[in-house]
Amino acid sequence: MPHTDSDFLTILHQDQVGGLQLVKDGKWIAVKPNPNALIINIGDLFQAWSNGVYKSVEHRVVTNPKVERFSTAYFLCPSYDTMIQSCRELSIYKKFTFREYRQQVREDVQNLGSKIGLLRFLL
Ligand SMILES: O=C(O)CCC(=O)C(=O)O
Ligand SMILES: [Fe+2]
Repeated sequence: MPHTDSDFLTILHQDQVGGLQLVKDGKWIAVKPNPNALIINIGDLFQAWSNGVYKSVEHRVVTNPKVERFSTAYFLCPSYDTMIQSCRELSIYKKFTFREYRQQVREDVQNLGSKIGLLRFLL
């Protein structure tokens, strides 16, 4: 399922099997597996915090049912009461708490079947 991460930063460690893909210039590209490296993905909160300068990357995992893959993810999140707000004066997003954001994402997935994400918080 294509998605962006609803956190600040995601740190991934993957084995040699691969399967992770991300959108670059409107196209899905495979991330070359390297068990000796970590993959750092920018999440939605980082995008909001940077006022859209850094983008939360859309990604998905394409699996091969015949080959097992291992991936370990660390999701860096603030506490639920943390206010997410850009340091820029002309912010493109409303300020919101991490709790509000997660709640909105949960409601959208429940009611619409997919996440709307930061578009909900555009000013
Ligand atoms: O399994 C992976 O490599 C990535 C998983 C992922 O994107 C996620 O859990 O948000
Ligand atoms: Fe993800």
